[in-house]
Amino acid sequence: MKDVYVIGLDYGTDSVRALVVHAGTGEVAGTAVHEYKRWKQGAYCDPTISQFRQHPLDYIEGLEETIKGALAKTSEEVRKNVVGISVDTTGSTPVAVDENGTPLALLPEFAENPNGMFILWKDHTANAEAEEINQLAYHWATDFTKYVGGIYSSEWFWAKILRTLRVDASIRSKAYSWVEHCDWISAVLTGNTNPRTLKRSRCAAGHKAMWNDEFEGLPSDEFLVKLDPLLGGLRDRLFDESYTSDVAMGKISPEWAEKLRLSSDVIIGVGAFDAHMGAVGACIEPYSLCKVIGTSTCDILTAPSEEVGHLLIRGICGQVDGSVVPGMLGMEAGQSAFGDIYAWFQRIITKPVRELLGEEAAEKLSQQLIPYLAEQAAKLPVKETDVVSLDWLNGRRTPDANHTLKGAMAGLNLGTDTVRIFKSLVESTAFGSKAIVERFLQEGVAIKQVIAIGGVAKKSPFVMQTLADVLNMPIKVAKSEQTCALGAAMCAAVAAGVYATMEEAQNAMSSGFDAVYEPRPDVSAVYQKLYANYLQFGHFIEHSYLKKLTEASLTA
Ligand SMILES: Nc1ncnc2c1ncn2[C@@H]1O[C@H](COP(=O)(O)OP(=O)(O)O)[C@@H](O)[C@H]1O
Ligand SMILES: O=C(CO)[C@H](O)[C@H](O)COP(=O)(O)O
Repeated sequence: MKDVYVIGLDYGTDSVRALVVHAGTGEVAGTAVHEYKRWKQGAYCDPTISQFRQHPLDYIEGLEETIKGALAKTSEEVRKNVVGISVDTTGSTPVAVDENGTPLALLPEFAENPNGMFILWKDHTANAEAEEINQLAYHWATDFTKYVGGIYSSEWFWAKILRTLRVDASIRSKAYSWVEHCDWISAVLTGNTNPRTLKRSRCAAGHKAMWNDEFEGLPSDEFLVKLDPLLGGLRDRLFDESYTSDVAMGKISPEWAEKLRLSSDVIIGVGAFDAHMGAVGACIEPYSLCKVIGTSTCDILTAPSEEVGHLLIRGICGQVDGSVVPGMLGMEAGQSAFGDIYAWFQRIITKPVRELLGEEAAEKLSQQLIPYLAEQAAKLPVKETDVVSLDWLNGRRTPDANHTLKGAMAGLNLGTDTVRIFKSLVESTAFGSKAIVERFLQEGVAIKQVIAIGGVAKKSPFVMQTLADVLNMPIKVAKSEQTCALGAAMCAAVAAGVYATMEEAQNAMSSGFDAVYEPRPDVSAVYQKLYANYLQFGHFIEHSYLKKLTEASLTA
């Protein structure tokens, strides 16, 4: 094969990275990372009400800087031979756009309006709207939630749209349509951002917008109008079709070809979510569970549609034909907070240090804290009487989405120290993962192996060993530091015609695996008992304690 290159772009929660990859070998020729400037300053967000918005300029600046930066580390020869670019992003991260597909925050009058920005996956301001969608769906003749686990989530497309249209009259009058982040960036690169003609991702449409062939696309206008007349007519300004990530969205626009000094023949692939392209990058096989473990987790499972397509799997984030690999049913689950829980613990410890001892001491502590706590926690025995925590600090994504849930801790005594609390938080994230695995098994989908990718999988042997012990399954960690971007590069190679199938691209470009965590039978046996405590405690908090609190606040 001629020396041709592809670029994978991976937009994570905090930063975006570009990977220039040799399409024949998967060898990385150059990479660059860009942290979102406005996001880093906390702009447009209010964690106390779960509002998380990202400015389109953060994405556009990242697009240019990372591709230029990654190419700058390669030769002119490499640059000349780039044939494709594909993009993955977080999701559901939609934005209101005008007729041209311009996010409203890029128009001067909306430049500082968070409702005109991308509504990040972890924004939970639409809890009430998600509940309304569920209530209506339960009584509607066609169950539009059947392929998204039977429960619609506030992290998703329609709940976010409905909420925004309700609370902001200025957005309501200007929003022509709505576009997911992964579709918009890919469209920007092609120069056609027209919301009615740009090719929408199957992954985003199927998992988050209730798009399905069986419904002839999105939920009916009748359903949407019943939900709220504000949604009337919007379906016609969205899309009928969706496309898998082996398909080309179009060619790079002359403007972007010039800006990036790339050939005007570069193909831009149809986008998808980070975890789905990450699973491609990790060479997911049928019945492998690929866990992307970072701020949150996104767990991806694939299986031949003809073997599992008849199942309706309760409480997951959807089952969509072709959302990961064409021809396979892609199933998604996940936890709304994983590494974010450790980051929260780090913040509550370092905050008083910053205020009492200054920035330098806080920064020093912050850098060493999690690795130190992990090292100490690894030395502790695992006992049935240990503290048990719930991992619902950002609500529960799966099984059974419920973003009104909150974290909790049980079993504290005067001997409970920082390390023991940290250990319990790590265990809670592993228990949350186990609940997902159990749900797939209960619903009749086998899991033959577990693969892990993402920041936590690479950085924390303690977390990974705990996870293997709790799941009582070996976990393989992909070698690449940038598996999502590598997966995007593989998709670009297929979309550009270098390979006919994803499988061929995976065989040629895989990074392989560099660690396997084996469960320790003695520790695992204790964890099965602690997991039972986690389930019991979770049941009490969800069905008794929090339920009473919610009822009390409604009657107050
Ligand atoms: N040494 C560590 N041990 C455990 N978790 C860590 C460690 N270092 C960072 N993290 C967690 O990793 C998460 C970020 O994961 P990463 O995959 O890099 O980013 P993203 O989720 O944005 O793609 C943060 O929530 C952070 O708390
Ligand atoms: O749900 C998702 C994909 O379907 C989110 O994009 C994902 O969970 C966020 O990713 P990260 O934790 O890596 O920032």
